[in-house]
Amino acid sequence: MSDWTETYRPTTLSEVRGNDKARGQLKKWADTWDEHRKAVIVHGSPGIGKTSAAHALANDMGWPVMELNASDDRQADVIKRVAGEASKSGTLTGGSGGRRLVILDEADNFHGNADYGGSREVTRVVKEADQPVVLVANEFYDMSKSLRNFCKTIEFRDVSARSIVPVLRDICRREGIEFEEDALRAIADSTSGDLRSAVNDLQAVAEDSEVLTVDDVVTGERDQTEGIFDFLDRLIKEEDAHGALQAAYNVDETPDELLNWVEDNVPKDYSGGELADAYEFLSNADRWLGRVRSTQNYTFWRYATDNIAAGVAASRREPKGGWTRYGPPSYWSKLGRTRGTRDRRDGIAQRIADREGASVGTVRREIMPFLEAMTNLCRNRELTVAMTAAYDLDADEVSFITGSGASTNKVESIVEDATTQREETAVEHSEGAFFAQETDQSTEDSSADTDEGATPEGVTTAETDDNAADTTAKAGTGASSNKSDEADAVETADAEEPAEADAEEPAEADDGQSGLSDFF
Ligand SMILES: Nc1ncnc2c1ncn2[C@@H]1O[C@H](COP(=O)(O)OP(=O)(O)OP(=O)(O)O)[C@@H](O)[C@H]1O
Repeated sequence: MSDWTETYRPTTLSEVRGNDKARGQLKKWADTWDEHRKAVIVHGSPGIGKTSAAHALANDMGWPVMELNASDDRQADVIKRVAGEASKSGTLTGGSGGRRLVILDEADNFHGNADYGGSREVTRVVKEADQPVVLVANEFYDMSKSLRNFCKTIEFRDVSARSIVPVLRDICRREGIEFEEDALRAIADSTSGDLRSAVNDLQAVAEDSEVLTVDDVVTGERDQTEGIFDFLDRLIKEEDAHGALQAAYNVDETPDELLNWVEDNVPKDYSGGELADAYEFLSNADRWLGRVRSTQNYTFWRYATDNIAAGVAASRREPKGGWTRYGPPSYWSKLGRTRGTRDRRDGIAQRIADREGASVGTVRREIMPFLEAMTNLCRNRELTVAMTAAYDLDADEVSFITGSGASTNKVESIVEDATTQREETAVEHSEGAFFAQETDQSTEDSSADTDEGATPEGVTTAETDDNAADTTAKAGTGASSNKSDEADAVETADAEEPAEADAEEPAEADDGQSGLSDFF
């Protein structure tokens, strides 16, 4: 299923609907760039065409685009490398006269503690840029004052329902869908100025029907609260995209929780390509949820729900039947539920991300579950010490990763050993990534029940980052980019995971699968 918001993304400024004045300003900014040489901030609500306008402008001007997205990687050096290089080099000519357009998406997200370097670096890059730069942002005032003062500013306004209807009409025509004009109007009215939502809604309602009527368009009021298990059943087995979206609105869970439930249960019924597609949507949803967390802008919840519900339902290729034993989200997902644990998890994830050169999302989704499996299933004290040393974890953090409950003497002794190990190895191997070094040892040792296994020396032998992904896939956490591998990997994880447990600490709960606390 292709995503209509992508398929029908405007390619020239004249196809961007609404915001005539802003579009004119943007074009003028580009035409006169040689005279003023300033960057421009394009800001406004989500889903109204800001990013599309920037790309369309580049297209109209014949300028190649260099794009950087805050949520993908906020590290200062990456910004420096990518944007700095793009904005300074004039080597890519190809009809553009050496110009390139640098687009910094989510420019209001380069802030806060972890991103301080990022924010400062963005300002510096923007000031020194030798090429036109467009900064796209939702919240104008979330950007630093010096950045704001330095740039020109163009505000995009919400797109009126009157301007949304023709976009929907055009898509229906191109998709060969008959429609009642009132149905389009109803969609446009219910999405209050957000054109991306309108297109998503249209796709959810219309994709499988040839005639779109106003009755098809339900505005998503919560009529009754649906149980989560019924919802999973409907989502995974029965509903089309539209039905799934409606069902999602009726479930009394936040999108964060829904994501956890769906993520953990969908591999029980989906496999192969459909599972890979479903995960693609879930990972989009996760990205939107990340944006909610960093911006506190809850409008993005909608997009997360679109992906979780409509996306997962639309990924289904084979009919599903029978009864499936769905379970609550696994240990890891559950831990993500409360604010305190989420903060702790994200704190650890950030540190691992810095160390491994991976994004926080990848760490949370792929590396941390692997570390849990490694320290828990492998029951290898030395690996746990090595991990603790590598990421400089404290006792609470070790307990968090290993799932061994409150801080105990045993955990503390691990932290002590790790401190010693850190001191001993600090000089020789100060910045090596732990994860990449670890791989073959931990895989080989994964069935070991004893303390013997990988040695600390093994842990400090540097290898490439690719190995980390390999091992993660082998360990069944789905890091592989190969789709069928991914599906296999997930099944393995499922089989290994004793996570049906309702207990807060399933690591200690099930089938003789004892947690680290038993082992220590
Ligand atoms: N003004 C518009 N004209 C035509 N299509 C639009 C417009 N606004 C949004 N869309 C549709 O919505 C999609 C998302 O738009 P876009 O990414 O440009 O929004 P945005 O304002 O940059 O949102 P965000 O701030 O969330 O990144 C586009 O691919 C396009 O399909």
